[in-house]
Amino acid sequence: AQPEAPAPVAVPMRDLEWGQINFLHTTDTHGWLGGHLQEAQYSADWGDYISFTEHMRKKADEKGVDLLVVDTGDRVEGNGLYDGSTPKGNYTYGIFGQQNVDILCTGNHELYQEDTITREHRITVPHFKKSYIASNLDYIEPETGNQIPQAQRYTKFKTKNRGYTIVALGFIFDFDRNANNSVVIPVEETMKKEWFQSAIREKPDLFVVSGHVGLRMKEFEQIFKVIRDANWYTPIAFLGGHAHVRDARKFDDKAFAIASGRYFETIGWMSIDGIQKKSKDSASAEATVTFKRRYIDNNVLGLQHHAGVHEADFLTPHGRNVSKMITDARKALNLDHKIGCSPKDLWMTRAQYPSDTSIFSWLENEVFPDAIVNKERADKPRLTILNTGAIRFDIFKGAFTKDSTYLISPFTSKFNYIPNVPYDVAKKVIQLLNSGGSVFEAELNTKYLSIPEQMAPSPFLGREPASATHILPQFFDTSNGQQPLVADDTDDTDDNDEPQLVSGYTTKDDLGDDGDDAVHSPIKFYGVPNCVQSEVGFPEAADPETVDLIFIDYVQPWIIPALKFSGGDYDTDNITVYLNATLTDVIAGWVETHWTEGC
Ligand SMILES: Nc1ccn([C@@H]2O[C@H](COP(=O)(O)O)[C@@H](O)[C@H]2O)c(=O)n1
Repeated sequence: AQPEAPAPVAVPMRDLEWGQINFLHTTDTHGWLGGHLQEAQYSADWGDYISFTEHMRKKADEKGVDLLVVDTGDRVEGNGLYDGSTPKGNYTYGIFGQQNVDILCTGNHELYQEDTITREHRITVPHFKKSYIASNLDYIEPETGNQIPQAQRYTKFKTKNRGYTIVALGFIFDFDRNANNSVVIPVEETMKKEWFQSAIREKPDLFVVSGHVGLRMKEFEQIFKVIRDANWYTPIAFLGGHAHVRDARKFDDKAFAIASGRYFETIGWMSIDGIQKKSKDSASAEATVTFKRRYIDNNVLGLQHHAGVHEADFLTPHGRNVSKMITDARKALNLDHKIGCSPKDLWMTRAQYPSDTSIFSWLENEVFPDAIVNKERADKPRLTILNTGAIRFDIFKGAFTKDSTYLISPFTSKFNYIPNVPYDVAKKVIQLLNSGGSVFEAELNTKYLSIPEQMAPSPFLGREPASATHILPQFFDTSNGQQPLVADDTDDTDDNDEPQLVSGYTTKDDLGDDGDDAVHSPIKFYGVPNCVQSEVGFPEAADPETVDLIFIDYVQPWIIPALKFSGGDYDTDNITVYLNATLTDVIAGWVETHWTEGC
C-alpha cells in the first residue's frame, strides 16, 4: 500500500481576501501531483486541489465574482510520477489534464528534450486548446520542418460572473537551452510583432500576463513597460514562476505580480478589486485598484479551511477519482520501492555547505569518490564537478525509495571528462565557475549552474556571506562568516503561552510579511555555490602533476572557456564520456550498496 503522508497539524491561519477577480495559481510543480509524502504541510495531491477548486468556483459564483485557475509551467521533470514511466509522463499528463485550467503556458523544463516538447504539443496543447498560450514559443513540425506557434499567441475572453474582458498572454523567459524542435522568441523581439501590438490595443478591462518568468528577472519588467505605455490605466496581473520561490512584486499602483513557489508546496492566491469595465470612452484614471495575495500551504486541512466546507464534504467525486488515479499510477510505477534507508536528513539549503548535513558535502565526500569511477582510469587522480542546480530536493531520514531518486535529481545528464589536465590549470576551473564574471560570454552566465532560488533573488532574501573555504556566487557579500538567508527571529526563551509554531515559509515580498496563509516559525536557508567539486585519488605527499577533469555534461559549455582562461588550450574534441550513467543512477546505486539498514 502507498505510505500515508503524516497528517498536517492545525496552525494559526490568515484567511483569503476575495476580490472581483481571483486567481488560484500553481507553478513549477515538476510532477509532484501526488503531493509530498514526507511533509505533512504539503501533502495534498492534485485530486485534493481539484476538490478545492470546485468548492472555490462555487464560492465565487455565490459571491458573484470570478475565479481563474492558472499554471505557469515546469509541470515535468522532478518526480517519479513523471520521470519514472517510459515514455516519461505516461500518467502525469492525464492526471494534470483533469484540472480545469483557465490559463497555462510553458516552462523551460518542457523544452530541454525533443520528446518532451513533442508530448506538450501533442497532448497538453490540444487538451487545453482554449487556455494554452504560447506568446513567444514556436514548435518545429517534424513532418514538414515548418515553424508554427506552439499554441495561440494570446486569448481574449469575458469572465463568467462579472463579464470583464480579459486579454491573456503566456510567456517563457529568454531561454536558450531548448531542444531543436522548438524556438523561443526573445521577449523584446516578440513585443515588436504585429499580433502583440494589436493585442495590447484590444482595450480589455484587465491584462493577465502568465509567464514562466521569475518576478525579479528582466522579462516581466519589459512586458510591463510596453503594455503600460499603451494602456495608462488598465490593471495588469502577472503570474510568474521559474525561481521556485513565493514572491510578489508591485510594478505600479495597477500592476502586480505573484510567484507561487515550487513542487506543489504552494497554491498562490491573487485577488483584484477596483477593476472598471471599459466604457466606449475608455477607463477612468481615477479607479483605485487593489491587489491582495496569499501563499497557501498545500495540505487538506488548510484547503478545507479556505473552502469553508466541513471535513466530510471536502472531497468531491471528481477530486477523489483523481487522487485514485495518482495512487494507482504510483503503484504501477512501484515508486515506493525501498532502495535503502537514509541515516539522517541531508539538506540543499537548510544546512550550511560544507557540513555534515549538507547534501552537497555528502555527494562530494561519500558518493562521488565511490560511485563516479571509470574502471580504466581508476588509478588517476581526479576532480569531479557538479553544478548545484543538478540537485533538486532534500533527503529525509528514513526510507529512500525509487521516487526519492527522481526527487533528488531527475536529469538525464551523464559524466564527461578531459584526461590528464595539468593540475595547476584544472584546479582553477571550480573557482571560475563559482565566481563567474567576464571570463564567460553573456549567455554563459554562471548563475545558470546554480539552484533556481538563487538565479534572480528577491531583494528580501538576506544576503549570504561566503564561508571561509568556498567561493560563493557573486551576489553574495563575502565579508562575514556564513549567515542564514532568513534570520531566525524566534525567541528561544519561550516564556509565554502562545502555541509553538510549526516551521515553514515566512515570506517577505513587496506587500510585506503577511503573505503566507499559515503562520510559521522561520526556516533558515543558506546560500550554495554554483558548483561543488570532489577531489579523489590525490597523492598524500604533494599535488598531482595532472588530473582527470570530470564534470556532469550540463556544465560542459562553461568548462572550455574556464580552462582557456586558466591556461589550458582544450576544445570539445578533447572531451569524452567518463561514465555512461545519470546522476540519478549514480545516487541510486550508491544508496543501494551503502544505506542498507535502519528502516
Ligand atoms: N539538465 C539539466 C537541466 C537543468 N539543470 C539545472 O536546473 C536549473 C533550472 O531549474 P528550473 O527548475 O528553475 O528551470 C538550471 O539552471 C540548472 O541549474 C541541470 O542541472 N541540468
